Amino acid sequence: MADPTVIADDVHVVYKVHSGGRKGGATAALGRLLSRRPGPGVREVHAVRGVSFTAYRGEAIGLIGTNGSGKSTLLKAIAGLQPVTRGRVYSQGRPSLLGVNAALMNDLSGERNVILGGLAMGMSRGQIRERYQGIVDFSGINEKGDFASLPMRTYSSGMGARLRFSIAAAKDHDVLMIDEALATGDAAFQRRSQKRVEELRERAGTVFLVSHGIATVRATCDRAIWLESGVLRMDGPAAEVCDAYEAFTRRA
Ligand SMILES: Nc1ncnc2c1ncn2[C@@H]1O[C@H](COP(=O)(O)OP(=O)(O)OP(=O)(O)O)[C@@H](O)[C@H]1O
Repeated sequence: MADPTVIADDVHVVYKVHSGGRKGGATAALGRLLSRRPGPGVREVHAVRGVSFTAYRGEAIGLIGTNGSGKSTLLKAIAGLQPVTRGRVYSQGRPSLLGVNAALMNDLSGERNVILGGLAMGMSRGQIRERYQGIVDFSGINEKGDFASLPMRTYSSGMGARLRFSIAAAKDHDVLMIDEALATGDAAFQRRSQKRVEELRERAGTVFLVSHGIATVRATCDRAIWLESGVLRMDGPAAEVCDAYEAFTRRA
């Protein structure tokens, strides 16, 4: 029997955007609170609309769709970082959205950030010490000098993304979600990270990958979910879904 890791059941996410406007009086505000109607100047963006799917252990699922179609929002909802407005997300273990994005600090050195990121993912100091060199080597940040001892703000955006991916990939995750990270590295790093995603899959986790690079999804994922305007358009084998998506973007 296949082992489900994430179940999304009719998930909706609505963002409330405050765009200024008149504030109105306290009575009007109380009226809005009681009626649960958004006030003037509050706009709603319905970013994810009734998405349902079940992900299984061992799958690598690519999330594709045009800009603003709701991919990142759906990942954040699965990771529990974005409350769902309606519907439910059930998950086994704690899904990590590339683990450590929020925890890393630009003013600290790469070395300190590896420790911080490892702790944020629940690794012990001993485990971090053991894997430290592997993480730095994998990221390749030291290929052009001793960057691990420099603050992260001195890194190029590609170097920062590579280090984040390396920290996140150092741990085996029940559910690992990667947002665009594979697209940032150079060719050698992309090969290394594809291999690592394969390993993570073999160790029985589920990997979600958000990417604009359809080639990356074809190479790394066996299944793809295509979102358009927050609606699930297609869910199936990566090759089929990518073909349909590419035909759609050619027509658009
Ligand atoms: N914090 C936010 N507040 C309000 N609206 C938001 C917020 N984040 C995203 N949105 C809106 O939600 C919709 C979906 O955005 P999301 O970032 O999930 O799309 P995406 O498919 O990941 O886009 P991209 O491919 O450009 O990264 C868009 O209309 C966007 O403007």
